[in-house]
Amino acid sequence: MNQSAQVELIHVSKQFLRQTGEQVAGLNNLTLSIHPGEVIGIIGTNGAGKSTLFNCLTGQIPIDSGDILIDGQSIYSMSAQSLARQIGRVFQDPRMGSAPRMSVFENLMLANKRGEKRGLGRSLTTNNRKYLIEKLKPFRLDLEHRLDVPIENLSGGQRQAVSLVMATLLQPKLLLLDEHTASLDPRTAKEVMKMTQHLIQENNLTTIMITHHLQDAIEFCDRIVVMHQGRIVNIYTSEQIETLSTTDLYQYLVDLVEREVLENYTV
Ligand SMILES: Nc1ncnc2c1ncn2[C@@H]1O[C@H](COP(=O)(O)OP(=O)(O)OP(=O)(O)O)[C@@H](O)[C@H]1O
Repeated sequence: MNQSAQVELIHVSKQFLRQTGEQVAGLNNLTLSIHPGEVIGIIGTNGAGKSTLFNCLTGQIPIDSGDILIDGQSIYSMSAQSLARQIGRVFQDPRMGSAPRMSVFENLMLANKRGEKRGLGRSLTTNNRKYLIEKLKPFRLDLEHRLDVPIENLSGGQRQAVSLVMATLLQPKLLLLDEHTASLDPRTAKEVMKMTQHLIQENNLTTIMITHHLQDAIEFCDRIVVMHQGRIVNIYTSEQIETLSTTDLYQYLVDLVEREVLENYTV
């Protein structure tokens, strides 16, 4: 698979109909060009549209208007299988994205076969084991000795590490990280973040990372996109990030929420 895709969001809009009959903007005319190998951080207020963005990128939910291109090709002209091979995703919940009763090795081999029709049996070879042991070692989470353990017996950090390797094994064109360290303790989150950076650099992956850890956004991202009410309201460039503090970012988000509350008042 070719790595490092150019991703284009072109006037993407998605509305939802609440049970009350109210229309709510999941995404409101979103336009963004993401360059090959770029790491984009997405931060935003509650309900800003961050998850909707990921669900649209993976084709899980249809958009109302606009287009999404990966290397110039609309994702709507791709088969579900082809799109699945091009995008790796790691979720906030370590239980998502893997089969709990299957072993670490079996899960990894399943990920390695994404989009292929052949069964799992032929891929469970000694060479594959050796290859995966090398992939898992740098995490320093003792995973290389736990290849035959069912995923459900691993710690949250170990599961996220396996999910990361699963998501990047086929060298996808685009990696989506959906608050993937949010449920981990600070030490493990740091370890997983370090490994994330290693995998991104090793594979030169175009990456979009939703995060509430403002320090991670500053430390690991080339640009930080701020979302609010389905819109992109600010983009911090790498030059701006150099002098940006977590307090600046936090204050920007607080101001957005305060402005939203005050919008409901007239004087
Ligand atoms: N299936 C749905 N039906 C109705 N409304 C929805 C649906 N999915 C999302 N929304 C609405 O769309 C808006 C964007 O939601 P989304 O979950 O993408 O935000 P988010 O930025 O991921 O929020 P959070 O950080 O709070 O998880 C919100 O107003 C939400 O209530």
